[in-house]
Amino acid sequence: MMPPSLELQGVCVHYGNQAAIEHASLTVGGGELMALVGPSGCGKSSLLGSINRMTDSIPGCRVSGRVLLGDEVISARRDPATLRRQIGMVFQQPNPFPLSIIDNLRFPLSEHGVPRRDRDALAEQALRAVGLWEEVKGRLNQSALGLSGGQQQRLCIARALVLEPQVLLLDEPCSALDPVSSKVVEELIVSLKGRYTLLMVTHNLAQARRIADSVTVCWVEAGCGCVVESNGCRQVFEHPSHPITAAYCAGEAG
Ligand SMILES: Nc1ncnc2c1ncn2[C@@H]1O[C@H](COP(=O)(O)OP(=O)(O)OP(=O)(O)O)[C@@H](O)[C@H]1O
Repeated sequence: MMPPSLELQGVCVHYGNQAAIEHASLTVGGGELMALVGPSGCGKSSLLGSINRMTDSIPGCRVSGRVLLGDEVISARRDPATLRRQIGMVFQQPNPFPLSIIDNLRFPLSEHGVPRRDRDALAEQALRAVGLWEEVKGRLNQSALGLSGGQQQRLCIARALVLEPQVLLLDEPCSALDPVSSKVVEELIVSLKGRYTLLMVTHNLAQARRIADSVTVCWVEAGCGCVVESNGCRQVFEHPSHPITAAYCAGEAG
């Protein structure tokens, strides 16, 4: 079944009195991959964190505006735990738990109340989905920290997928990896299209152009982040509607 679209309507994120990003609106089509690009400090990570309410845990951080999953307004929901099951997140630095490979997957399942008898089958399914099963099936009880950086990142993606989310948020998932691992993770992300709705922060414009269906360009204006353009990938790169987008994509700004 096609996952729902993800829509942000006028989202603002403040830290104390300082706005990190204001009035950000975008729509990621169901099962599509959107790249979120823009110079450092324009609020991309803050925007991503506001979607699954990671920002709730930052003292002084306030979020306003609406987030919709399909037709449902999820920003008004009271319990972030259900939300985090629907919306998974992957970070720049692979951050597996200092546990065995299999326990990295059992742990979130146990936290979310999945019966013990179902956990290992779901773990195997997630490891297969990220192409790790064959590589690790003989050492599931060894520490996840013994895996290579690229394998650790795929394990972190599996850890997000094991909860069967509808949306996956990815914050520069390839940028801490060597070129070979980066390519493997990039191909994995492409393989997730159709099954998950994907929003990925990337500083790599060539990567955005290669794999994204749509692109949102953020910028800093008067000390605060904003969305300058959000459109189909070809439109943004070949016929940008905003001069900032044209300059940024041509490498002349940002
Ligand atoms: N926990 C925080 N407390 C206070 N200010 C913060 C916090 N996190 C981010 N900021 C500020 O919010 C603004 C946007 O930061 P954010 O990390 O969201 O931007 P970004 O576009 O993701 O940057 P980068 O590409 O460098 O990761 C910056 O001015 C930053 O200093």
